[in-house]
Amino acid sequence: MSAAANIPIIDISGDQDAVAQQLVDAAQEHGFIYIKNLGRDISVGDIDGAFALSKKLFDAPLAEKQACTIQTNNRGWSGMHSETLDPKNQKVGDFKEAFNFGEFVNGKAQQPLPPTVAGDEPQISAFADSCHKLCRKLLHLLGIGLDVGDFFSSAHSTNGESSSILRFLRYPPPDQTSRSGDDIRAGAHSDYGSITLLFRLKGQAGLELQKKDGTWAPVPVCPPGSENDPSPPILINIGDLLSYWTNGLFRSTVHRVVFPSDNEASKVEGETSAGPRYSIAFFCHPAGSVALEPVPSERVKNFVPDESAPNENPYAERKVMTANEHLFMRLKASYGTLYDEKKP
Ligand SMILES: O=C(O)CCC(=O)C(=O)O
Ligand SMILES: [Fe+2]
Repeated sequence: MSAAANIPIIDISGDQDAVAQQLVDAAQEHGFIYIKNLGRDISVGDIDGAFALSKKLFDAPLAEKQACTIQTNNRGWSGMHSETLDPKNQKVGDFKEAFNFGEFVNGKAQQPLPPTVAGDEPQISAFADSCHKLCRKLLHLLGIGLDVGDFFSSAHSTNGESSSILRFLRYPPPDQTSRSGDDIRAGAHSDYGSITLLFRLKGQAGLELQKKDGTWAPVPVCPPGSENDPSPPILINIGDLLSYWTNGLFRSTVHRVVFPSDNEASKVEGETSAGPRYSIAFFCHPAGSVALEPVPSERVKNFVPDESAPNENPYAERKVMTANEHLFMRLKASYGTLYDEKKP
């Protein structure tokens, strides 16, 4: 059995003050949190439906996807090897394809959609809305836990203007697609937004997080205790912005998606990396002009970073900037040429 990351599973329907404390503790200790999924916040049917739409979209003719190629607004389709999440270490881009949906306005996408899924726009928009609502609930609870009231949640009260992204991801089957030793499904990175929701499918291995000591631990889809739930827990992770706002108290933990390995320590019982892998992420972003200054919380003020721990996140450097400036810096590093080409 593997040394899986010891992330707590939290039932957010419990006593709200207690839940808020548990969330803050997990955000500080792990930067990752499992939310017990009883279908209350997002129904199991809606999650299954989103995965079915993701498969439909990726199965669409290549020309339809290419016509929606990702733009500098971070919306659209990115093909194999086009995004490099760990540009300092990767020789080739990520072994995956992805489709980014920006915020919908009145149920309408503000970007081209492949005709194959155009009729599904209401369902995709509703799913993005449910994700945004759940993120705001979590942000509200994190604010309560830090004693800063509704600061985080209000910063995310956006109306079609934030950089929040609903992202469908498909990782091709490793043995049916040619690859070299340099390939990785998703390079090591921290997330660029405030908070990320991640939906995965039972049995599909690959996600790993970097522990404080610098070693990697697998993040099981169904951790012990969730086996009998109607759907795997929703995995939450803290992004760079919450780390800035809390002066490093909350960890924007580095993670990656790997191929099958021979290393027993990285295996999770009941999971395999053999087939294609699908995941769905929702990256929640605040209004772009929000400044990333530390919030006035006693717990943040009293936090002393562990200087002896390896600095696992190269972006954890604390500088005041706005949410949009930070996002642009990260996107430029991952899609270098796209952003260079568009320079005036
Ligand atoms: O596919 C996954 O499990 C993780 C994807 C991820 O970390 C990302 O897109 O930021
Ligand atoms: Fe990520």
